[in-house]
Amino acid sequence: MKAVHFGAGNIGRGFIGLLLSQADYHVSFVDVNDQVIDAINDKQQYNVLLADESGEEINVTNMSGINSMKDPEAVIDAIVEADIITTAVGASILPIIADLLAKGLTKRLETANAPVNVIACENMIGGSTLLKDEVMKKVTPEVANQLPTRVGFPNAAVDRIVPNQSHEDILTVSVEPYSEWVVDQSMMIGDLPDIKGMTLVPSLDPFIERKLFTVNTGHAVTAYFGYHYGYETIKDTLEDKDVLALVKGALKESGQVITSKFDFTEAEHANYIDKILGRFLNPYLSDEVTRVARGPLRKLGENDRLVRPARLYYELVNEEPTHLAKAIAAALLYDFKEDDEAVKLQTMVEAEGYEKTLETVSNLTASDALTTSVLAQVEALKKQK
Ligand SMILES: NC(=O)C1=CN([C@@H]2O[C@H](COP(=O)(O)OP(=O)(O)OC[C@H]3O[C@@H](n4cnc5c(N)ncnc54)[C@H](O)[C@@H]3O)[C@@H](O)[C@H]2O)C=CC1
Ligand SMILES: O=P(O)(O)OC[C@H]1O[C@](O)(CO)[C@@H](O)[C@@H]1O
Repeated sequence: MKAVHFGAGNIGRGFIGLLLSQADYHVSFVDVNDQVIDAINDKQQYNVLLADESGEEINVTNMSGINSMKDPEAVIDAIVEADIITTAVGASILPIIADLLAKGLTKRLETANAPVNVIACENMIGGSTLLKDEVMKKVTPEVANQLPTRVGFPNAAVDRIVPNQSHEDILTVSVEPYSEWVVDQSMMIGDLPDIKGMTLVPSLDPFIERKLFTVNTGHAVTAYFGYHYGYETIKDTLEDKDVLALVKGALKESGQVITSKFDFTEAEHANYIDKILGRFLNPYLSDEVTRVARGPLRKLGENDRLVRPARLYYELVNEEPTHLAKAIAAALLYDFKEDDEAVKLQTMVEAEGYEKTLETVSNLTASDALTTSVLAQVEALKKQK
């Protein structure tokens, strides 16, 4: 069996590529990073290290790499032959890879090859649907008609913390032992894949929202407060009792949204939160706040991990989400110079002020209660560095 996986980065090598290879797929990693692709083709193996007391090393084999900038035809051919296609490139890159996917899937329709599923494994709601929409924009009307009968784009949630890596071998990747890959079975086409570690569910909404608005909300809140208060790592930040209380407060707010919307009980959700805080504090992982805070424009988006739960809190709980508002304020203040989105954000703030920036980035108007709450928190945070 053959898999094509876009993005040979941390999640690509440390999670999705690992599971595909363990399920006996030959994995063709597609990436634009020359060094990584060359190393994959030179060594044809790498190690995944579990960040726990066992320090277990898992050797991954049966793979190759394609640089999509240098050899787009090879990517197209691999798509024609694939039994499954996955991505872990980052939400903002999906429209870019849609181009080659459109070409590969168009060529595939000329063959009698079986239906194939394309699964975007990104931190967002509806990642595969977004990818499908981008592919549809790039194919002819005839292909657009046929595509849904031969290609599935099931949405997915992926959960495994894989921090920035620093190993002698650039392919080695340290990962937390925990992992969860949940895929919407109702959106799949053809034979169901048998991949250990991939869970098929009839409806993804409860899983993706619970994950995004707990793991990712909690992580982002920790990262923006950590940066504001001068910490370097997630673990150091959470060892500050005052920040831990803020993070717990934000997770309580997003948790009330989750338990109001879905069938998780409060006790079950409280247990889920505790486990996640334990994962953030894993002593065997060193995770920089600037990695987790990366891309503040995306993370301040109206449907992303901070603004969406805060807005839903007003709607469902009818109170002010003070902790989430404070976290949004900390995100607005995020000014890490090596993060392009942080630089753009601060340029916007300087040119237009916080209120207009919130409108542009988060679609929040001056009359929204959340805007008033966030602006007050910005002023409060500026006074306490
Ligand atoms: N690292 C983590 O703990 C987790 C990450 N995710 C999600 O997984 C996705 C990837 O994240 P990471 O692996 O951490 O990032 P990463 O930066 O380590 O990997 C992304 C890879 O995509 C490659 N890439 C960029 N443009 C490309 C293109 N046009 N074509 C092919 N490859 C391209 C990059 O060169 C890089 O190797 C993101 O959406 C992230 O939100 C989800 C859960 C956990
Ligand atoms: O990859 P993103 O969306 O920038 O966010 C990073 C976050 O996602 C995770 O990768 C967990 O899903 C975390 O490690 C981190 O909180």
